[in-house]
Amino acid sequence: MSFELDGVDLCHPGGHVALRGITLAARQGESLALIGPSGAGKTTLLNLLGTALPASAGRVHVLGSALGASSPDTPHASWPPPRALRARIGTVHQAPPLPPRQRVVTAVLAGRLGQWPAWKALASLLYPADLPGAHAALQRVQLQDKLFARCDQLSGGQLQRVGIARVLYQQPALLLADEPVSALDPTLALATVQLLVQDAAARGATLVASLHAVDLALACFARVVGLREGRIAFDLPAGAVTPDLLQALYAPPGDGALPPDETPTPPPTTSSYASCR
Ligand SMILES: Nc1ncnc2c1ncn2[C@@H]1O[C@H](COP(=O)(O)OP(=O)(O)OP(=O)(O)O)[C@@H](O)[C@H]1O
Repeated sequence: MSFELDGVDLCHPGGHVALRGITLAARQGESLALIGPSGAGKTTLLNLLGTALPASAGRVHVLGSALGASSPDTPHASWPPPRALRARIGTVHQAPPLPPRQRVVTAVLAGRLGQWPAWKALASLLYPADLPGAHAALQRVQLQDKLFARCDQLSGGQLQRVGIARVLYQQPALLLADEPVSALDPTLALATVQLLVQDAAARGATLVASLHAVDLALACFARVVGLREGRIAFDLPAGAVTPDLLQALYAPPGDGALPPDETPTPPPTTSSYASCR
């Protein structure tokens, strides 16, 4: 298994319980999309898998390591997780945390900082250690001409693609993507999600991507997990996700009954993208 969560709760520092009783597992090499309304817990779940947040209860195994919930359920878990484990996990952030004055080449090469010895990582800050590698990764997101640009000279969508080039360069065993195409136009969004899915499949890596674009999730992923109010609402093959399930997933809190003139536009129920699987 790539990861296994068993009865996991996660309570944020302020006391908000963002995940409740999550039981979810993925085989190595599997790709799955996470969908659900805003605040459902998608980012929190990705942060848990990315070892950025510890569980409050339950069992968490990522890439063969037990991770620490401070709970009697996980007496052998360790926290914080070792650097070697974190180096095998790559995250694409919705807004990549790139220093504004950093060169794009440095930002991409940072994908492997955790895998390099300290001397190489330090040397690479002065002179890029692997220019051809950075160029090749940027070429895959059509940004090779920005190799030496500064991050603060890029658009939001270009920055997002630099974050993707960085994780492609990293080649992690577990690739987590949090709204990775939110700043891209529909054509680029489709091509970029396809790129992530194909890269993970070619390397036998596991991919978990949260997406607000339900049609992209259904078109590009074999398995779709719906999250609502911190719980798993469904975990199904994309072809089994029905309009009724989507309606219930995205219904307003409470009974979902709104006056006719306030009825929200339903989420897409059939894909407007040709299947990219
Ligand atoms: N650092 C934090 N401290 C306290 N509460 C938090 C924190 N981060 C998230 N939350 C809360 O946890 C819940 C889940 O948030 P999360 O960001 O995981 O949702 P999401 O599904 O990714 O939402 P979106 O689609 O809007 O990005 C929300 O109610 C949010 O307010």
